Amino acid sequence: MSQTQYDTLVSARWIITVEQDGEVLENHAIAIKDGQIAAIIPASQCASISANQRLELGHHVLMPGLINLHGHSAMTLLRGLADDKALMDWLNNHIWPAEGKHVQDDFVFDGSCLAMAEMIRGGTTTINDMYFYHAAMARAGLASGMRTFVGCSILEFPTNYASHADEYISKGMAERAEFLGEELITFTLAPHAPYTVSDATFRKVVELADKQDMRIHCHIHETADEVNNSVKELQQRPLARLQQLGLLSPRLIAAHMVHLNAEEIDIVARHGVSVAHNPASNMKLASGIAPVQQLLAAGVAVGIGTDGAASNNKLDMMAETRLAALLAKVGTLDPTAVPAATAIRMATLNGARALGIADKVGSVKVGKQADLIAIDLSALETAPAFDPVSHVVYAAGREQVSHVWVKGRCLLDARQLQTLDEAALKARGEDWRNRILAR
Ligand SMILES: CSC[C@H]1O[C@@H](n2cnc3c(O)ncnc32)[C@H](O)[C@@H]1O
Ligand SMILES: [Zn+2]
Repeated sequence: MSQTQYDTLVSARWIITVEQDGEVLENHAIAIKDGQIAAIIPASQCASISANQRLELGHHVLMPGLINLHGHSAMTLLRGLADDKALMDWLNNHIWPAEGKHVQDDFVFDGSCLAMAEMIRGGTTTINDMYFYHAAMARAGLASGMRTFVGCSILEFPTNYASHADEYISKGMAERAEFLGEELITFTLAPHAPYTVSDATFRKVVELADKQDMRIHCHIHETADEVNNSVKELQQRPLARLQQLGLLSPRLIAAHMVHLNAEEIDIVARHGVSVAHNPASNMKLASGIAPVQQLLAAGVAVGIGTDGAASNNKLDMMAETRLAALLAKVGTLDPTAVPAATAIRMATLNGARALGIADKVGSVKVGKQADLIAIDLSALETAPAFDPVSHVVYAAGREQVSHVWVKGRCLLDARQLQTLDEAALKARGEDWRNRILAR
């Protein structure tokens, strides 16, 4: 019988599988073939394994790639432009005017490539995005090799991209058609928020999502003002309105969900809605603390997102995962809330569940695609290493991410980007800084 020839064999000191909470395999290897995890093998049996490439990561954790469940990648080019503001002041008086002046196709491509480089260097393998000029975002996804969910933004008011809701939808769907054969590119429908989208448009979104089998990605209950204004103007909380409009279903990824009562948590769970938790953005805009522990207890798939670089200001999923674990404890005054293994599950498998790709990625399992990262724990800052699960969440930083693979393709090798040109990205960023300052 002929022996299997694997593409890559990566052995590591520890593998965090995320199959069982806190499961760690010591001194094992992952064999990758045709982009898939083909075998998980004890290191002691690796000598007889044939592989085109072998990598021995003696001080590292291998684990599933991080899934950024809510972002606006191109906003890297607006990073640090308006800090220390409340959401509506930030949007109305700073971000939307800046977007009106600058956002177009090349802004989105350059900003998204910059974001993807940052995310890859921080161990993120999948981004669930929403912005404008979706073909540019998808091209950035193809250039970087990241698994990319492109949200077709929908608003009622005009922007550079489109002038009314129907135009946002038709342009977005036309751009989606260009990328239908691309396995790593998936389009979603992204109505911006209950306060910027009408009932009629939400109904169209639900119908289209059902017809085309698409996810829906929307900012919901981000601030107390959003909820209070809706009650004042419509005598209804936004979530109740969205429920009436048919939006609540397993298709929906609700970003933020900071202000929820017990009844709403139950409704979210019963409808199979997923939640993208954005701890840094919620803290920086002083939006509040999302009831993550209660959502998880109700069975909701809560993943983790960075939001955009203009409200975070990092696209650092390791930092975000740490914050998710810490903020849950402060929010509930319970130190057992969101333990490290749960935080890792949120940043990986829960994100995959939300996106409908948990059969493909999100954990280390034979047959899944090889979306994997390696984190080097040999640094002084992570010595000694008793428990890699604890270290990944509480002690390690993104600078310790050494390798990243998406579908078996190496995007980061010993901290070197393999698909994107770091110097060129920095130069383009500097160009945009000059252009933005000049207007
Ligand atoms: C239509 S999606 C892009 C749109 O959303 C804006 N945005 C970025 N972050 C947030 C946030 O936290 N809440 C609401 N809207 C946000 C972004 O500037 C784009 O205009
Ligand atoms: Zn957002």
